[in-house]
Amino acid sequence: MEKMTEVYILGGFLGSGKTTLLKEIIQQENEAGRKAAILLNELGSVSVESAALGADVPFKELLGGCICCTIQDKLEVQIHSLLSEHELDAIYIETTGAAHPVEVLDSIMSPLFAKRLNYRGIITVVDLLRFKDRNELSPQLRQLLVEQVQHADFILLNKQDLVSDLEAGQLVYSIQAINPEAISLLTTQAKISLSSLQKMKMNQKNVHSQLNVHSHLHLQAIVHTFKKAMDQTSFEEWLRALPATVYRMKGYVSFTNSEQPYLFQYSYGMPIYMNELIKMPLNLVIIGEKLNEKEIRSQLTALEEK
Ligand SMILES: Nc1nc2c(ncn2[C@@H]2O[C@H](COP(=O)(O)OP(=O)(O)OP(=O)(O)O)[C@@H](O)[C@H]2O)c(=O)[nH]1
Repeated sequence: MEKMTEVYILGGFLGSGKTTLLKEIIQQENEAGRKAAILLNELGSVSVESAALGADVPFKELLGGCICCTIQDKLEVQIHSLLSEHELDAIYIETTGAAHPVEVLDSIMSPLFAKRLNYRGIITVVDLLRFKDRNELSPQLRQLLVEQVQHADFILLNKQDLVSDLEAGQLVYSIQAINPEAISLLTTQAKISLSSLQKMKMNQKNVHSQLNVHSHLHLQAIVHTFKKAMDQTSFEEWLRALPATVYRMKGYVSFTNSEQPYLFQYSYGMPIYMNELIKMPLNLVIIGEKLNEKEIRSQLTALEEK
């Protein structure tokens, strides 16, 4: 079996400490003998980012040559080439503050290689000082700050040195009120241990079992591989019954009434089929929230058995 590459999406406000965190992570990845790559998905400020990363730590050396500066629509291509050129343990994708995580996950998880990716979640870096003074921001920026916290699986409450202990306590409380499921950690200079990041999905499972909830609470990507063709009518009945928290699907599907497989896309309830001339692996990527993975898998398997 091919090696699975962990994928982390890294977000946070301008100047919150994302580059500082990346340096920290890459150093620890190197020390652990793991190979990691960074994708900077920053429009316009690519050179600034690279320069910042390279200021005291040589960026190229750190990354073993895997530097990719990209914009969002090229993400899929970049990941594909990274995966074909390197045996990677992890890919960290730094996003622009404004990029919606669903869009980012959607551009990462191509049905062609999604099976090789182990999507681990969203890390959000929060500048505590900025968060404390968030009422001074415009309503749009304040909303963005709150949304970044809401979508996170792991939150670094960074720049602890700039607030008092009492303020830090209050800010932890407010941030956890916005997102109680995420792991949140107070940091200075984005100092965290790699192992705490790697545990993030595991920890969430603990939360779920305590609450006795069998679905994930955050953005997920499920990859299902069909073994054979299905009945199209039954597949469409399944689509209609899906919860609204399935945001995107894409992949290759094959129906019993047609020789050719289809490239299938689904976005907010709208399915689109396109004829696919080449025989592709029948991988279907499902992106959504609060999905019951076990149930979805067994429904898809049942569709094939029909
Ligand atoms: N006082 C203080 N400064 C910090 C801390 N973490 C990062 N900084 C500083 O904050 C500034 C911004 O940090 P970066 O890591 O470049 O932040 P970023 O999110 O990558 O910034 P953009 O790429 O502009 O969005 C730098 O000058 C850092 O040295 C911290 O914990 N405390």
